[in-house]
Order: sequence, then structure tokens, then C-alpha cells
Amino acid sequence: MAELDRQGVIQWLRCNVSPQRLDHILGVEKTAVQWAPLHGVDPIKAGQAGLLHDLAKFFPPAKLLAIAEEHRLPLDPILQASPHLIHADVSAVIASEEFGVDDPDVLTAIRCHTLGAVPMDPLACLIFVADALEPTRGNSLELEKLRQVAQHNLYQAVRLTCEQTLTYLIKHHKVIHPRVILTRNWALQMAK
Ligand SMILES: Nc1ncnc2c1ncn2[C@@H]1O[C@H](COP(=O)(O)OP(=O)(O)O)[C@@H](O)[C@H]1O
Repeated sequence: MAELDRQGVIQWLRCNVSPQRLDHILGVEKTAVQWAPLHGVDPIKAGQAGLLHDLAKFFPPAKLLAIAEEHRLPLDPILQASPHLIHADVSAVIASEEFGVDDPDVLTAIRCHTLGAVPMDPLACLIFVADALEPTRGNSLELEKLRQVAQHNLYQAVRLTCEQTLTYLIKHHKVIHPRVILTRNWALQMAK
């Protein structure tokens, strides 16, 4: 696994995301590194995936679609209508092209952090969950419950994260990309 220029990534992020988003990203990185040993995950890979997961978060829709087309990323009608949902896939492209990341596990974890996937390895599960519960997300009862669960059952934490996303999307009358439902059903089975 190639060494990552962490300070170079942070400099790049300062120019490409808001200060609040950078705090979130550093929170995901820190949480992922801290919790990796609890789940048998390599902390170096966890830290890299955490730091790189939102590289394309602030890219405008046209840029996201252009990069997706250039790299033949799989698009469907929901992703085409909501290009923001492909920021995860595009972040993996930037991680590879801009920062030379070639570890397939790290790139997969970055790709899966918004919608999940079936299946996901423990590294991808950890980043999916850390994105939802890192410290800047707050201290709601729901999040505290998720934090407790995530320390001993990563699959149950993935299920809860998917369910929280689904609840939010339904409450706000938003379109649901079905991959999060497939991820939720998979995590439900795995948590048994
Ligand atoms: N399955 C889904 N279908 C539609 N929208 C989704 C789905 N999952 C997440 N989203 C929305 O996509 C946006 C980005 O999600 P995410 O990457 O988790 O971002 P953030 O870090 O800002 O919470 C959020 O507004 C979220 O509500």
C-alpha cells in the first residue's frame, strides 16, 4: 500500500470543501482509526479511507456527471437525476488520480460510504458507520445508540445507519436510491 501524503490531502481539502466539511472528514478519519482495532480492520487503511471519503463532496453536479461518464461509472436514472449521490464514487476516482491511492479495499470503502453495497467488508462497514456517527454529527439519542451498537456489532450499526437514512428520506419526501435498502437487508442478515 502506497504511503499517503496526509498533509497534501488536507491542503487539497481546504481548497475544495468547506471548513465544516473538513471537520467532519477529520472526525471520520479519527473515528475510523480509533475503532478499527475493535473490528479487526487495518487502522492505516481506515484512516486513509476516512480522510479521502468526501473528496468530491462539493463538486457541482455537472462535474460529477462528467467524471462519472469519463470513467464509465455505473449510472442509473436516480443517480443521473441526483448526481450528488455519486460523490462517493467520484471521490474514489480523485483518491486514485490525485493522490495515487491504489489499495482496492480503501477505494471500495470510499465508493460505498453513502449508499452502502452488498456485501461490504469490515473496512467499508466501518467507514459507512463512521460517516454517520463521528463527533461533529452531534449527540442525539439516536446517535448515542448508534455509537454504542457500533462498538460491538458493526453489521447492526450498518443496519441502523441505513434505517436512519431511510427514515430521514421518507420524512422529507425524498427519492430513495434502492441500494440503501439492499444494504439494510444484507446487514440485517449479517447481524444475526
Ligand atoms: N439511498 C439514498 N437515496 C437518496 N438519497 C440518499 C440516500 N442515501 C443518502 N442520501 C442523501 O444523500 C446525501 C449525501 O449523503 P452522505 O454521503 O451520507 O452525506 P452527508 O455526509 O452530507 O450526510 C444526503 O443528503 C442523504 O440524505
